Amino acid sequence: SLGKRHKFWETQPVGQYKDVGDSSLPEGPIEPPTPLSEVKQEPYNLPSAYEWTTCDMDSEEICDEVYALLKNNYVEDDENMFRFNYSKEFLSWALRVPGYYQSWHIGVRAKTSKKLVAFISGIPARIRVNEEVVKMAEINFLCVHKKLRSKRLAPVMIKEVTRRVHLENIWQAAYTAGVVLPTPITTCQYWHRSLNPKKLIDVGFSRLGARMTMSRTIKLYKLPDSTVTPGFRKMELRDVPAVTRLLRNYLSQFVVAPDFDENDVEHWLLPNENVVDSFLVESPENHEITDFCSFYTLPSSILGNQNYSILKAAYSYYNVSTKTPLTQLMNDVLIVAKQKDFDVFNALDVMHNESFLKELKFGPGDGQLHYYLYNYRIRSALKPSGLGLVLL
Ligand SMILES: CCCCCCCCCCCCCC(=O)CSCCNC(=O)CCNC(=O)[C@H](O)C(C)(C)COP(=O)(O)OP(=O)(O)OC[C@H]1O[C@@H](n2cnc3c(N)ncnc32)[C@H](O)[C@@H]1OP(=O)(O)O
Ligand SMILES: CN(C)Cc1n[nH]c2ccc(-c3ccc(F)cc3OCCn3ccnc3)cc12
Repeated sequence: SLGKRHKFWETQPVGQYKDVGDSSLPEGPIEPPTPLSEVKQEPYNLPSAYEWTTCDMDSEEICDEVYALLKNNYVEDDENMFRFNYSKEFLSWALRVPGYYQSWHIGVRAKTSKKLVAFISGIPARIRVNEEVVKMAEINFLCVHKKLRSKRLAPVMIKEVTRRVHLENIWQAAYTAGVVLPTPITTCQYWHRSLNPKKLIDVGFSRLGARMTMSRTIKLYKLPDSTVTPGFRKMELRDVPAVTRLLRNYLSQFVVAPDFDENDVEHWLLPNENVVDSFLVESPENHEITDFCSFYTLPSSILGNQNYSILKAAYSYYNVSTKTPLTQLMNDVLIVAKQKDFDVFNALDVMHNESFLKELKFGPGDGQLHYYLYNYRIRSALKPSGLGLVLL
């Protein structure tokens, strides 16, 4: 990718390849804010056949359209065997966050058919980078219909969401992608823990190990029927203050992490059926909350398999261990995920995840997830273990 031309990204206030390693460049914003009166007031031009639309994700009908666009046109794995199938309730959760701007939920429609052919979203977030808490937009769900690819629509959508974020006096953003762009702040590996190895092998997600039979493989991934940690239970509304304290303290050790308050914790981490599950350990002796773990539900469509159409995947979200060993805590999470009939449990090598991946029988995935900041330079070469941010 070093030799690759980025005609759009070379024009943007992001770390450029030529700057990599130049420690004379200061940490922080790359460009100063523009006076709001100088921010472009009108939307960027689309090709004449298309028009902008603001998506009200509170509308069942519009949420349906965004769901269908992503279901059919969003991210596939490198072998085009699976495509993310974010549910409608997941999208509503991911986009209608505390303090969200509907104007940052941006669609493109074909003028004649009125069909939704593209989408990009932003949500407000407070992200701490080292000691600075920065108001940012988290950009996600960028999607152009398969029939409209390679027409340079993505740069226009990115510029338009940038313009609308600027209008709210926010000048930084965070995003992740499976593709390499100028310039990742860090690059993470993802790992998979089989829960239903028979189905994973049937659909081609996994392959039978050399000298392994199916029954031996099923036995290898077998988990106990119930969790082992005393005091392990589902999180409840009354736990929000304690979980917020636990999580804020834990995340303070990472270079980049969300600056969650109780409002954020209530939205992002309170159990929400088929969207996010969270658990904690309440010490039986003194009722102190010592540990926390969570995962979100993100199925993938299985493309072209006769027997199965959906891969039920759970993704590790935020986990904190202060008393229960992290490996034991995460094994309990795997047990719960298996109880809930997930096929696979996925995790990135961020935070302290690397410490349990091998012992809990995770296998390495076949790709990487790159993390990016927009208009914010960080000098330190960040490792995934220094990252405390999980984007959906
Ligand atoms: C202060 C606020 C700032 C807010 C904004 C912050 C920045 C937010 C940035 C967005 C963060 C999104 C995060 C996110 O949603 C999570 S990453 C998932 C992105 N979505 C998908 O992969 C879905 C399937 N693919 C598509 O829909 C299309 O392929 C897309 C739409 C991806 C590109 O459509 P296309 O028809 O294939 O391509 P053209 O229109 O012809 O455009 C080509 C240009 O687009 C650059 N490109 C390609 N993929 C990209 C990606 N994932 N991020 C950023 N840029 C990407 C590419 O490098 C090239 O620029 P270059 O010539 O300079 O190299
Ligand atoms: C993060 N969020 C922005 C969605 C997103 N975009 N691009 C991606 C590339 C990889 C992962 C990812 C993240 C964690 C993980 F454990 C497995 C992953 O992908 C498996 C491969 N795959 C891709 C599609 N279907 C299956 C997510 C994403």
